[in-house]
Amino acid sequence: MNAPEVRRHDDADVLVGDVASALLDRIEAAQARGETPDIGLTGGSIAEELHRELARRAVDSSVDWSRVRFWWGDERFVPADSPDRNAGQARAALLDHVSVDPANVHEVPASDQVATAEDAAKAYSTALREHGAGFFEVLMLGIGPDGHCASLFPDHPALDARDAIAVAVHDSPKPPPDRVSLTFEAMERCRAVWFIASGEGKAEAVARALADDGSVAETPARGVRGDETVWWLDEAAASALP
Ligand SMILES: O=C1O[C@H](COP(=O)(O)O)[C@@H](O)[C@H](O)[C@H]1O
Repeated sequence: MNAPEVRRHDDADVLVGDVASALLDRIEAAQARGETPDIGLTGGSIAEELHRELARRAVDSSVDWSRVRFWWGDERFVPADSPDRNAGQARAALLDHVSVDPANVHEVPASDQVATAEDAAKAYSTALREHGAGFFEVLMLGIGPDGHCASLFPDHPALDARDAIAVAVHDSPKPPPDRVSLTFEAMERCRAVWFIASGEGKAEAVARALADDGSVAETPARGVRGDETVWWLDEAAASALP
């Protein structure tokens, strides 16, 4: 596992454009090797901008969208049609605009599909396990102002999940309270983890996540490392870095 790399961008638009272009290149390269890459999507404000940008660029790219598998790093345990669903946001901004194979879109089950967040985590883990070893070509993650990533929040019992791919999260400090998240163990099994952060509100959390010392309990994003870990930041989000 390599040290995280930081890529700074002038503003959110440049950031989103660069991430979109790097992601499309990465998917094309994987498909050129004959693979069907697994891509982990994230929720959050900057992710929505990224999804829209990917949809805009899709026409000119040579990505075969029917040969990409989509997953999520976390999901809110709410009904399938709730506006709070990360999957709903990604569908509206990206997946509904490109020719995905519906069988390749792996949502975490919703609260009107299974009884509990534990059931949803179990079903999602099973689906991921069926697709084999290294989970994602790229897992994209946001970071909250409190340092959370996916749905792993500071000092939360879900941080301690072991021997698990996905974990149910209750009493989330950020609404909605019930969620499902990938565990640290699962996130470590990615070829690339890309954190994407924009705005001054993320600056302190980003600095804590990248500092030489500090605890994962305080800043869960510190605990995530893929084979390659890249922090894609705009200048505002990078403003508290040394
Ligand atoms: O609740 C969540 O928050 C984080 C960060 O979102 P942001 O709007 O503060 O950027 C997001 O990465 C995660 O997927 C989502 O469920």
